[in-house]
Amino acid sequence: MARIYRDSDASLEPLRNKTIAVIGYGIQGRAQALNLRDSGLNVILGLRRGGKSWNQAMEEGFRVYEVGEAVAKSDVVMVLIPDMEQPKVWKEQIEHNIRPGTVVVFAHGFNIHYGLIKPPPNVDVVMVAPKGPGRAVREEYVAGRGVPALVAVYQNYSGRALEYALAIAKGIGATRAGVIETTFAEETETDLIGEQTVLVGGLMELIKKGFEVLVELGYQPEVAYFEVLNEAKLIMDLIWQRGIYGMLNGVSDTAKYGGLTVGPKIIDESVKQRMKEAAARVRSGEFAKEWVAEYNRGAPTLKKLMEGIRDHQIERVGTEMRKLLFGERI
Ligand SMILES: NC(=O)C1=CN([C@@H]2O[C@H](COP(=O)(O)OP(=O)(O)OC[C@H]3O[C@@H](n4cnc5c(N)ncnc54)[C@H](O)[C@@H]3O)[C@@H](O)[C@H]2O)C=CC1
Ligand SMILES: CC(=O)[C@](C)(O)C(=O)O
Ligand SMILES: [Mg+2]
Ligand SMILES: [Mg+2]
Repeated sequence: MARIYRDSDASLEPLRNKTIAVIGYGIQGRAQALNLRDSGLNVILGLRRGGKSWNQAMEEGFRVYEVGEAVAKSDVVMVLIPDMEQPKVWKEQIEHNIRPGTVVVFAHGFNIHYGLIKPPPNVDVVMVAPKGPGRAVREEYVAGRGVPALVAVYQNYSGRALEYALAIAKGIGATRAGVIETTFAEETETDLIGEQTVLVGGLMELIKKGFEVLVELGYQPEVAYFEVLNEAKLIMDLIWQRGIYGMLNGVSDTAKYGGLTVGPKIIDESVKQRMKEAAARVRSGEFAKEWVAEYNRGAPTLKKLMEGIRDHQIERVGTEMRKLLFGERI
């Protein structure tokens, strides 16, 4: 069993008299900057002057600098901009401003693992990777809880790299939930495989296709929405809280029997084969090459696929239903 680091295994001391520059104020950047500041740490931001995030960060009380200036002023640099933007920003604004002994922190190992960023030898390079979306990282922290995270050390110039990584993990609230030490390779590959085959890709397709089947059979789209999307969240909550067996004990015997006998016919062994094919593309670097090429072309395929989801009936029905159910709350 992997060792789980908890609050008592980590200390904020290594960060107490340090300046932490969070580069990027997006999904992870904003959540982590707010949490670190609420943990009593000295946080500045490195952003693009005049960008949307610049004003928001100012309004939320942070000292905001252009990326290079923030890096030059800091002891810890947290690279929380989109993966595909990192190599360019690293080359143009981070690499020549970074001071010897700086602790460089990534939230995903993509660019280090695939060799797209090569850090200088005189810095620590670590990872603190939340296992959850930025919104949850902030909401759980505010609620006094945390989102679990993975930590890894790629380069240990100071001899204290793991201490710094655990301190950052504590500062964002992750040690309240639990932190496991891994490697950049393991985090990168499991994160990509997981988000493609289960978390984002797999789940999205299952819900979309389940909705389409019910609507094509003539049922009301709103009923289909309740069944496959609204209730999916509630079932996932049960799995999250009690595990799969616990979830089964939280649903009717009818659902247990139907689910246990039909489920394996819907998601059969052939799915595992296709998951392994996707995993092979991640592990060989083929997916990374494809994604870098796509991004450098302006991400036309991504834009087209996003439009397809935006225009899907489940989104039209869902938007109306969420307004009815939750108002403008979410
Ligand atoms: N989205 C998530 O919940 C998770 C993300 N991660 C990792 O966290 C890192 C950050 O990802 P996200 O927060 O999703 O990114 P994001 O897409 O939300 O980042 C957008 C922000 O980055 C900044 N930015 C973008 N391009 C820039 C540039 N060229 N120069 C300066 N600033 C720029 C802007 O402030 C913008 O608001 C990535 O490595 C990602 O893989 C890890 C775990 C979960
Ligand atoms: C939220 C998260 O963990 C993901 C799916 O890996 C990501 O946003 O890259
Ligand atoms: Mg992830
Ligand atoms: Mg990811």
